[in-house]
Amino acid sequence: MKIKLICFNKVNKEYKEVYSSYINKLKNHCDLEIIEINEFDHGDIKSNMTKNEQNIDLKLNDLKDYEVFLLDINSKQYTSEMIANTLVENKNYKGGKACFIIGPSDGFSQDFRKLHPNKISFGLITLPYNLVRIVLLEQIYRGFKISKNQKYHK
Ligand SMILES: C[S@@+](CC[C@H](N)C(=O)[O-])C[C@H]1O[C@@H](n2cnc3c(N)ncnc32)[C@H](O)[C@@H]1O
Repeated sequence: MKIKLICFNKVNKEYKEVYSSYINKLKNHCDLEIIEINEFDHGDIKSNMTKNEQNIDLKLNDLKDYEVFLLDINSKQYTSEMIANTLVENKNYKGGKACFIIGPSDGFSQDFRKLHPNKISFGLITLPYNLVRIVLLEQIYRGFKISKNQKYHK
């Protein structure tokens, strides 16, 4: 299965070890590519959102056959089993291509949210951008372990 993760900026040094460990673990389960965009934050919120979403769209142009999932705090909350099912269903029915998008610091505009019906929330807390990447990679890894019935700590 191919997984793309579109996200903003680089992971800070102090998070790198854990972050890289999940990237390594996922190598046994999928072909993962992390696509990092430099966040535009020199304007007001609206123009920042527009510019950042245009930059996401440029990346999505090359990923037309991918099923897209926005990481969005105020959307449907997912259990780990639901993430596992998302991966299995994607693998069976959509040619095994999923793209997860983590938003910039101001989140996504309403228009962008409407364009992308698949949205995942990890709960109503705001996770900082370094941590949300790690949590997402861990949940994808957990999802593979659940869907393959493999042992993983609870
Ligand atoms: C630092 S947060 C930005 C928060 C922003 N104020 C908002 O309302 O979306 C950066 C990105 O991390 C992701 N994120 C943070 N916490 C999350 C959560 N609990 N569930 C899902 N995604 C989350 C979202 O994609 C968000 O756009």
